[in-house]
Amino acid sequence: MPDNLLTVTGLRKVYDSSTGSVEAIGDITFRMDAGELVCIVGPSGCGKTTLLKCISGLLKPTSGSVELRGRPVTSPPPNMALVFQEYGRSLYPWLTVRGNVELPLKHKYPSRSERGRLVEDALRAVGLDHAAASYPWQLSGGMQQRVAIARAVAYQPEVLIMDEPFAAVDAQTRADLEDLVRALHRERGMSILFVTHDIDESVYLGERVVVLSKSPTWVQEDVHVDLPDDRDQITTRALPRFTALRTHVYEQIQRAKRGEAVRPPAPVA
Ligand SMILES: Nc1ncnc2c1ncn2[C@@H]1O[C@H](COP(=O)(O)OP(=O)(O)OP(=O)(O)O)[C@@H](O)[C@H]1O
Repeated sequence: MPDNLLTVTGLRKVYDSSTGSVEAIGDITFRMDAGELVCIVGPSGCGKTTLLKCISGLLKPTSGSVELRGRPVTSPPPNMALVFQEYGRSLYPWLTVRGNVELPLKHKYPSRSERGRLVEDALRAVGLDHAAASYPWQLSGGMQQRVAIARAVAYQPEVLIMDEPFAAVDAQTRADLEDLVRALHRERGMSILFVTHDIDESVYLGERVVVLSKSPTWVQEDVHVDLPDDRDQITTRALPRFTALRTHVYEQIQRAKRGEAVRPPAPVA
């Protein structure tokens, strides 16, 4: 039975400034169940970051609502973790890897030994147990992003939100990090909302791909990714179904860019 985790209903965001107003998000509605890995893609500037800021309680929507476990999100919820593209800025250079992963746990887990266990476990999960005593600046970009992911894993959030987390790493590292995200989802049942520009990445990772229209944004299509749960970079990407899905999502984005998709009328109450 589906276990509803996140509900976004009729979300609209208009930015007001001295130079006028910009309607970034028109009307977004979607939901996500616990244990799902949902990817969000859309044309450049379609409002992905704005949407994530509203979902994570960093930005107040103009109208509509976000609910996590049935509770309205009006400020950053304690049971949510975020991983951003700029791993360099999200880590504290004066703390070791262990210190960085442990820091957010201090309020949630007062027991030092419990924190130690969670940190060790998270570092092992991301393959960085050997680097616990290193400082972030001693690590490669991919390893730094693993530290940011370990921090989120150790925190044990109900939902992990990732905003283009691999946009700044090289292709090989990116593939390894994608497989890490799949493993965290499958082996630990993590619920992950993953925003990306990369269509192939969205199909490879997701169980669903939510395609956004161009701004002012609405959900153009919610694509069910019926690929096997066991995925790997070579076999899965060579499947005819993978190619069909990526072509479909690509076409949807092209339609979105051209503004061809027509928003369905709101249901009559
Ligand atoms: N603080 C702001 N004030 C005014 N307009 C804004 C602000 N932030 C974003 N916008 C506008 O809202 C729209 C959506 O921006 P947003 O950054 O959310 O899109 P995005 O999909 O994340 O972009 P990208 O693809 O470049 O990452 C854009 O037209 C942008 O110019």
